[in-house]
Amino acid sequence: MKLFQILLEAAWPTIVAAAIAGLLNGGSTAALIALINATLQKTPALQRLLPWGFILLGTLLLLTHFSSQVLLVRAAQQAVYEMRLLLSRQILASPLRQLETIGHPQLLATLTEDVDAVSRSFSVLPNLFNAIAIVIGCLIYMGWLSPPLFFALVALIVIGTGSYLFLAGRAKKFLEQARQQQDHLFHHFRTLTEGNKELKLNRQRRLAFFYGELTPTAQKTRQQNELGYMVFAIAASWGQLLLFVTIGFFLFTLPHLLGATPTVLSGYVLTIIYLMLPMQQVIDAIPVFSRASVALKKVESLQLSLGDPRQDINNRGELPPLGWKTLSLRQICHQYRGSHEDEPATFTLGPLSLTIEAGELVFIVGGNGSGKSTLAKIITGLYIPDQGEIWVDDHCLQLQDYEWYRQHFVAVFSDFYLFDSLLGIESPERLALIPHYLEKLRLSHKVRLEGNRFSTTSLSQGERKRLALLLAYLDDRPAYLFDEWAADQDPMFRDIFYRQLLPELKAQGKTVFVISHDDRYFDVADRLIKLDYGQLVLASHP
Ligand SMILES: Nc1ncnc2c1ncn2[C@@H]1O[C@H](COP(=O)(O)OP(=O)(O)OP(=O)(O)O)[C@@H](O)[C@H]1O
Repeated sequence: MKLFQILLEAAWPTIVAAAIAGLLNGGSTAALIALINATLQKTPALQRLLPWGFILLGTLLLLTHFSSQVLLVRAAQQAVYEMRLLLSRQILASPLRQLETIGHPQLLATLTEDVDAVSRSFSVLPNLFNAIAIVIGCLIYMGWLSPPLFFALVALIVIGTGSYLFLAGRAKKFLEQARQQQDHLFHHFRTLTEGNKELKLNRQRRLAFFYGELTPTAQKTRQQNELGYMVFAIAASWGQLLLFVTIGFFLFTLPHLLGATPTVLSGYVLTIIYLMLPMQQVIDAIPVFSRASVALKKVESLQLSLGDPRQDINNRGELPPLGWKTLSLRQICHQYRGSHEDEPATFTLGPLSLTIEAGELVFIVGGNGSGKSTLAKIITGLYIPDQGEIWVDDHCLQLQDYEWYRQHFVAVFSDFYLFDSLLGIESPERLALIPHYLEKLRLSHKVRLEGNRFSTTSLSQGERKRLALLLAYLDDRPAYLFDEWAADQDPMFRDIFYRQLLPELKAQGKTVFVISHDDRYFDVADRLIKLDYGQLVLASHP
């Protein structure tokens, strides 16, 4: 539970302060019960002091309850905030391949469901803490009232807790299975939102998807959750039954066996009745904690690395200046496997070797599925090759160099994400170029800059790609990569891209990689790299 540890570490001073307030609260509650019991028993020596004691303890109880609640709410919110940022940081820092293997639905389920489950556990923490403090305070009071009765009570508590925890363990198994189903559910939600057009157009597919996939998964999730929470409910009822049995014992049986006085007896019954609410709060909190522990286990099973300094998104300050003259891939190999490491490779790129000079305009060509995009991800440092080395001039890239290396590139992949704002672009000189680029890319009649946002990104696919190209221009890196960028452009703009924009970038000294199927324009390239089934079959001038 390293994550839980990190969350607790982030909020520990507040939690300690809240625990102290909670303990004081528990103590004052127990003292108040003792005082009420003494008043009811009309203990003569204490009669004059009792009203003052009542006011004092009541005030202390209110103050400690309020402060422990406020402090724990703060701690809970702090922990949730830390978890959100930690997960986002981890996702930003994790290798692309790992994120691809985990998949969008699971990442989304974790960012929403799991964070929510943990956050709920932190928000019941205030009540739980208070309840535990009250239970401890009351137990101390009862121990002081009568040690033999106290031990009898402890025995009953041990039996009750043991049987409850046994049942809670069963319930947790169901919650784990339900959480497993939730990943599938998120997968279906993705189909629902991203495949909506196709589902609308095809009735059979829509019905098959809805009744054959979405409904059964939602049903399974419901059933497992229902079973889990039902077992918790059984356990809670069992806990309540034990509580009544305990009160019955103390009222009717134990006093005769152990010879308790009426003061002791009323003290016990009063305390046990008073304890029913905090006990209930403890019992109610356990399902919430079980769900949170399932969530934490799930987050940890993703194995997003925690605290690896090489993957820290903030380590930019240490980067040496960008630039290289020669880039060499030496005996590079990359394999895709199924979800398990021991499964055979479904695709192998390489081993291949390649040297590229800075300022070259390189076309990467080949049939569908030949490995062009995979090679592009290796060249840009998004994938770390399984075997082989990447040399930048006379330096062989090590794991810790990749962050620096990636900063050389700006890429527009075929599944690019279009940012609607100028994130990270602050230089006034570059910002001043935006109207010029909007004009150049024939977007000025559609898109304006409003503050640091584009007025719209609701554009045609070809226009969206032009806007992505504009952002790439503004990034102004030494190397550019375009993955089938021209595929969505009209013939005129396609021509402009190949005949004007690419040569311009080259003239600026940029190294440009272009994945292309447009063989009409292969003559523009300085070099053609052709792939076939993951193997390099040509690396020459066209
Ligand atoms: N994330 C992935 N996980 C598993 N296999 C993948 C993944 N991405 C690609 N592949 C497989 O690797 C092979 C090469 O894919 P890649 O996208 O590199 O080809 P490509 O040459 O760019 O194809 P296209 O011209 O169709 O875009 C394909 O057969 C594909 O099934």
